[in-house]
Amino acid sequence: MCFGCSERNPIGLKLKFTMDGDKCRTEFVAGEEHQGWNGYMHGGLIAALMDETMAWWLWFKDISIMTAEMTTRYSLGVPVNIKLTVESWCEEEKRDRLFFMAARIILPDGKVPVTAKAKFLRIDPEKL
Ligand SMILES: CCCCCCCCCCCC(=O)SCCNC(=O)CCNC(=O)[C@H](O)C(C)(C)COP(=O)(O)OP(=O)(O)OC[C@H]1O[C@@H](n2cnc3c(N)ncnc32)[C@H](O)[C@@H]1OP(=O)(O)O
Repeated sequence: MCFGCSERNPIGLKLKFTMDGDKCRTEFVAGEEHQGWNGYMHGGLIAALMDETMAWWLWFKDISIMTAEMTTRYSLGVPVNIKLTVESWCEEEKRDRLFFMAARIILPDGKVPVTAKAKFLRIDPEKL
């Protein structure tokens, strides 16, 4: 019951993903239950949105992974109650094992309040 994408997780984000060319995308509207400061989405949940979107880029390619490292740059607050677009892509791959991923959040006016970079390591799906 994944917190990011399961339809059955009662407190999950219930994200749905699409692949468009080399980008994986999802949309999300944060509510007041997702706030940190009043009116703005909690930073940890923003990171979860981006982590999940990068993981799904790899899932779409049948690659089983774990997040090994992630850096998030918060440049602007992310308001609640507006549609956020989250997109991810792969920047580099090493030895078919280590994947350098990137993600960003886009506001309806085109501003990019948050970007992330992460390293994902391939794992044995039997161990999931
Ligand atoms: C139906 C759809 C559902 C879809 C459901 C989608 C769910 C998605 C969930 C979102 C993703 C997550 O949040 S995942 C949850 C958060 N992440 C985790 O809990 C991960 C916890 N960490 C681990 O389990 C482990 O450390 C792993 C699996 C990441 C790696 O362990 P390992 O496989 O034993 O690998 P290890 O020997 O340590 O390292 C292998 C090689 O990689 C290198 N390496 C290790 N870490 C790094 C690193 N950060 N940066 C560079 N290189 C690294 C090592 O030096 C080594 O190099 P060399 O010696 O080979 O040269």
